Amino acid sequence: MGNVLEVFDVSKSFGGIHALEGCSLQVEQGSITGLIGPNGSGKTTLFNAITGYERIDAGSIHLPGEIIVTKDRPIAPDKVFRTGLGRTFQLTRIFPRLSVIENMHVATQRKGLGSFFSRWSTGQEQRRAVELLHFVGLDDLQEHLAGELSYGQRKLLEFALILIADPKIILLDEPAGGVNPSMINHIGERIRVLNQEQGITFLIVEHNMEFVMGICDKITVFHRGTNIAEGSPGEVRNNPAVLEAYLGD
Ligand SMILES: Nc1ncnc2c1ncn2[C@@H]1O[C@H](COP(=O)(O)OP(=O)(O)OP(=O)(O)O)[C@@H](O)[C@H]1O
Repeated sequence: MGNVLEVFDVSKSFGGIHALEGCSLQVEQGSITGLIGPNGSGKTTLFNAITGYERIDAGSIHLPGEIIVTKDRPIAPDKVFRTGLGRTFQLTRIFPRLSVIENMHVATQRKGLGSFFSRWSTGQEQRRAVELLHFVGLDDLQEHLAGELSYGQRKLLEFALILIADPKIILLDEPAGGVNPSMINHIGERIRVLNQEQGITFLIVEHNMEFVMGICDKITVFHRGTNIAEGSPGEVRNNPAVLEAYLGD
């Protein structure tokens, strides 16, 4: 299958800091692709560039729908979202003072399906929201305030929130970070189901090696703003340049 997302020679600096320096990445349709690298290697900056939160200084990003993003042709996050690319953040972005189901309502409204100030405009939307909460395992907590959820449960809620938009590609920023082991297994299993049953493509940034090696088909390794290795989990694990990057940092 072809690639649904491609990054060619992308650079991005913040003042004198070269966060990305000529990095490239390919994400094959239907894959679960991992993006790993030591702290500060540029992974989140690349996520921000792909999703329109940061402008790039050089190179190009090829999004679904034949959209090509360059320095002179930036893209706004909502436009990226409309190409079918959903994203979670390292620190979750939910509304803590709203209930779980109210958060789902807001996300439905964002997708342009209903109005935030109205009640659910159709029973079908509400059923879908409940169905997604059931899928991630939060249906019993619908009326709880999102701010009262555990960290792992917040990640599951954020997962349900992006699923409302029926994304074709999901970028996950540290889905296992700060989450207890049984919740990590649950999150991993949900990712697999979405990948296998709905063909959703995943790009995952993650420091938990056991998780990333266990779930990904292919892994790209970043070091100091560029890709230094890629391959299957086995290939990457045994690559001396990868070991050196981690040990050196
Ligand atoms: N908005 C910003 N302003 C200044 N420097 C930044 C900014 N965002 C990132 N950086 C710097 O760019 C470099 C890459 O950071 P980035 O967060 O992309 O790395 P990372 O691989 O995601 O790290 P981690 O694994 O720790 O999350 C770092 O040196 C970081 O301090």
